[in-house]
Amino acid sequence: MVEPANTVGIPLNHTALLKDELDIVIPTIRNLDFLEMWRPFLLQPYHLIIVQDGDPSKTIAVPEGFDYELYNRNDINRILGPKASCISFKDSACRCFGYMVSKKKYIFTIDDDCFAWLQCRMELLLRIHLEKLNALEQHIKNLLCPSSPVFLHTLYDPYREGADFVRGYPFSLREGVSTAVSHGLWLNIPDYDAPTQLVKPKERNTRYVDAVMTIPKGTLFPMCGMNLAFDRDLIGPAMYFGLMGDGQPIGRYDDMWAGWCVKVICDHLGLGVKTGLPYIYHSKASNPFVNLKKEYKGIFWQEDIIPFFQSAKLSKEAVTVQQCYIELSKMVKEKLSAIDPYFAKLADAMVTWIEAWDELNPATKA
Ligand SMILES: O=c1ccn([C@@H]2O[C@H](COP(=O)(O)OP(=O)(O)O[C@H]3O[C@@H](CO)[C@H](O)[C@H]3O)[C@@H](O)[C@H]2O)c(=O)[nH]1
Ligand SMILES: [Mn+2]
Repeated sequence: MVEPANTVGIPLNHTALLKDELDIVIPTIRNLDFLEMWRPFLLQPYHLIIVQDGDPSKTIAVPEGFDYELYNRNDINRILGPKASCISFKDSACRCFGYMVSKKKYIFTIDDDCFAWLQCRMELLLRIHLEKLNALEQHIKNLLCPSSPVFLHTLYDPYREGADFVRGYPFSLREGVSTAVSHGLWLNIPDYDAPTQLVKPKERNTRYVDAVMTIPKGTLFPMCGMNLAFDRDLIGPAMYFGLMGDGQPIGRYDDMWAGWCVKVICDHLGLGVKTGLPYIYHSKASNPFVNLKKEYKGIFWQEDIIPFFQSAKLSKEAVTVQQCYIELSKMVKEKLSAIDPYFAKLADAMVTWIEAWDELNPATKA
């Protein structure tokens, strides 16, 4: 039983924050019944971008009442032509196509086995309220509030209602920086790698930590794409989920790769990345044996990849996300290809991604 937190319940008729400035991107090979659970929060004028992976001839049923656009592999090939080669097939990495075609400032991406989470809140008279928590609302709050990457704030989010900066926090730093990414977490099935899943098949995350914190500058983190929101205008071009799945030597490193690139670029451009609330309820454990096959090479490659990102230095001439990303792709080709020829291919795909992004989003090219 998760202990209650002091989060105010969201009435069903809550106003849809940023309703005209945010798209919700969902990768799927299954069905979208999970949207029923989100109906109180997402039926409002939030627009869904569904990226259908796998067999394009399969019909994905979308529950009534949702405003959406759906892209399958045929659509991706039609829209991007040869550049479609940079969008993964048979891997959730395909979701980044949704980021590219969106025209909104903000993106919230969620997996189709993630649910709004019921929370139990006890009150003085032991009246119990079961409340569905609106993860999207928390992500929006995270993105609209500044981050504090330069100097660690020990009492978590100083911009949160009812909180403030603690003694000793420099006043010159209290304005903070713009927040580019809000990384949410998960209750129930934790996002473990395959070896951990295999040794701990029954482990569930029941620990709810009522906190949001900025990831300090110069620190990398394992970004999970399950419950993630970001400012597309600030960091969208860096949210490429790499070459994974069909025909590739690794999988399930899509969100991780994007997170490492994003954090290096956010640190360089002075943008913030937050992790913590909101939580979603992750319902399905994927097959650890299938996952082990996908992750196997990544598990030992990352021992070289992480030091690469930790030492990556972008030039002062790189002032846009695209310029940072192209510089990073050159470093990947130069410094990681020795691990495996895959990285030379990935570096080329990173360039193709930027070309495709700029083609579909000429406004952000500058
Ligand atoms: O080939 C595929 C497989 C899956 N999807 C869609 O992607 C998400 C996540 O799939 P699933 O829940 O089965 O996998 P998890 O192990 O729980 O996912 C974690 O690993 C990351 C994938 O690298 C993911 O972001 C994490 O949550 C679902 O929506 C599937 O429908 C797909 O599109 N193609
Ligand atoms: Mn899952």
